[in-house]
Amino acid sequence: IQATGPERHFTGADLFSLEVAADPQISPDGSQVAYVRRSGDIMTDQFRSTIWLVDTRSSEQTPIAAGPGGHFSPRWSPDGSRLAYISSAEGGTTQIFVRWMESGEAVRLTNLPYAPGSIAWSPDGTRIAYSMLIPGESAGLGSAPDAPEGAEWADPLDVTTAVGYRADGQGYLRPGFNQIFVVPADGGTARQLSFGDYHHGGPLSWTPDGRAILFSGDLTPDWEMDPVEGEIYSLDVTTSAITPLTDRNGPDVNPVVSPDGRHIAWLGFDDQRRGYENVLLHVSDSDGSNQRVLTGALDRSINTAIWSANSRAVYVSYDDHGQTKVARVSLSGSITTVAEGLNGASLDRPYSGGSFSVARDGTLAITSGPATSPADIVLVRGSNRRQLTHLNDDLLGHKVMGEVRRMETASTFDGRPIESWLTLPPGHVEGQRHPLILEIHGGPFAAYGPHFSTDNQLYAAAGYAVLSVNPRGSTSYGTEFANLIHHAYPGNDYHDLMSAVDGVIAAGFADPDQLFVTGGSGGGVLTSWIVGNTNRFRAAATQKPVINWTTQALISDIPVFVANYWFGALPWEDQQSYWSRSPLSLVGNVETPTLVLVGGEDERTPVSEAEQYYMALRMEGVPTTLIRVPGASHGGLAARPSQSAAKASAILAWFDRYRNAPNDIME
Ligand SMILES: CSCC[C@H](NC(C)=O)C(=O)N[C@@H](C)C(=O)N[C@@H](CO)C(=O)O
Repeated sequence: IQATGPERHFTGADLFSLEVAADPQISPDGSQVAYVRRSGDIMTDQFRSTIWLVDTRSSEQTPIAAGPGGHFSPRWSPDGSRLAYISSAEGGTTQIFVRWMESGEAVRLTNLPYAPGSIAWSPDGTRIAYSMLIPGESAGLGSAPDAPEGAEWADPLDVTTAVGYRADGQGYLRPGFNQIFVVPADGGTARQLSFGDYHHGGPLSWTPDGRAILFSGDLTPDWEMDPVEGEIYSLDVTTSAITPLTDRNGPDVNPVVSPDGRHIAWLGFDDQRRGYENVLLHVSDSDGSNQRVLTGALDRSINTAIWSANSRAVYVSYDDHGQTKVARVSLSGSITTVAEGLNGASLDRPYSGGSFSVARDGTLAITSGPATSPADIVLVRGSNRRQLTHLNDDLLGHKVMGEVRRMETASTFDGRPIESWLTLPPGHVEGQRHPLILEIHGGPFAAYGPHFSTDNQLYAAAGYAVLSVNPRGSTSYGTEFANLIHHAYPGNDYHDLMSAVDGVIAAGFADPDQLFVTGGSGGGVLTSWIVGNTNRFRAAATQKPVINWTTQALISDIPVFVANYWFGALPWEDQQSYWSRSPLSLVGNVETPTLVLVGGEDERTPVSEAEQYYMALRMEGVPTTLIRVPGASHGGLAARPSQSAAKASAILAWFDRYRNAPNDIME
């Protein structure tokens, strides 16, 4: 059929035209913002990262690194005359580049064998510190016979003794440790500063005299079995001597030295082996003494900390009711919100997030945008906000997007307010009821909010209303609300989700006979849990779920964390809890047609979780289909635009099959 006009609704093909702004770095004088622009590319089926500069007065944009390859992590030199970044512009391994802003000349600074990260300028602008993984030896055991000359034999045995031998997005890890290096900022030889069989983690922060670099890590022999632990260390740039600055039981990470060198700020908490803790902003004197918490009264988790130029306050970002905000925290602990409405770079689902930076005069560059468009760069000066980029106006300005409305319902379990956001089909008319998709977030300690989501917009364009709920356990509502699911997940969150659905039905938006449910990861757990508890949904799609906590605790890339923090016992010590909280325990109840979908390279909730559920549903005679997304990790399930669009299309095709089925088929 010939199209008779432009397509006004959001389509899967539109994913290739989306762009999103990330990692905004405002220059020290506030005149320019360097940022990462991620753009869909239909020929490579990827989101490509380039670096652009936007003038804060004229909004004029200049490309900094936009040619072949990927370009990211722009970082201003302290005087703003140069910009360092990481790039694969010359092919092969990513390298550190520096651009001299006045001349516009950019040079490759390094010739590294492995990818650098966590780049940090020394305060005098003469050196750049970075971290890099240095491969170690595989644990050997026995040997193969000697191969004859010219023979082509199989790869040698892969022998490991590591606990963390796999990681989502990386697969099976090669042995090695993250080390810290320094390279002259005008070219020269890089020098390794840290050594030993421990990870020395970024971000890195120099002391103002350039003599030491602060980093975090766990340099104790037990580090592998304690995935949460971390301390702040000071590394002497001349002697490589390491001095610990913190020593409590709990993570101490992200150290930042104040510009005057008198204080250190960092993030962390006392480890109580609970599923969730607020990450708190700490400060101490420069030698680690006089440690104190500055955000204890906020009851929110701190994501990022950046010192003000006068060293009197720390700018932090935190999530509150699904929204990401920036606050200025003074050394006396007073907290003033200075920016709201940040948006992150995740495109497929409406997770809260976002990033920011601060100029010398306190001007902020943030990533922000409405729920109907991906994040742009916004400048915030006091109460003035100015949008500097409009990356998607060319595409979305010509589309009718699904409107997003905030909802709130009391949970039938205990009356607690449960917040959610409803995406309505474009062209919604007041009083009209729609088929409803309940779309559940993962984590489970994470939060949805009024943020752009390609999944939700594609479902809405197909005529569904989509409900994004923050049930108990969600972050951004404080420690008590999050820990309502401590050692009890899944559980009463079920009632919160069903209450939110009933709230939308009561408000007249949803057709009670046309309910559908989906969700990814922790949201896949709850999707499978829901169909094990009720037949109210016509069809379900469980994405990258955990189905059996015993196998999850042994096969995923977070085994010790799952066992110690989400259960408090090993699977064979408390099989009753592991089994009764596994959706597999309820599979005998399931009658809802349930699609099962997983990334083929998922190491977080491994493919075998989805496969167990698919086979169990088949054995029970429940209508099901298994979809594997080739090459996709857990975090990268929607990384390729074609797969993201095809995934939403498959879920819609599954739901449409049962949406249009006569009622007697459903009974
Ligand atoms: C120490 S890792 C804690 C688990 C981790 N949590 C978050 C917030 O990412 C995680 O990966 N959980 C997965 C089981 C999960 O539900 N992931 C979510 C959120 O990232 C997803 O949608 O993929």
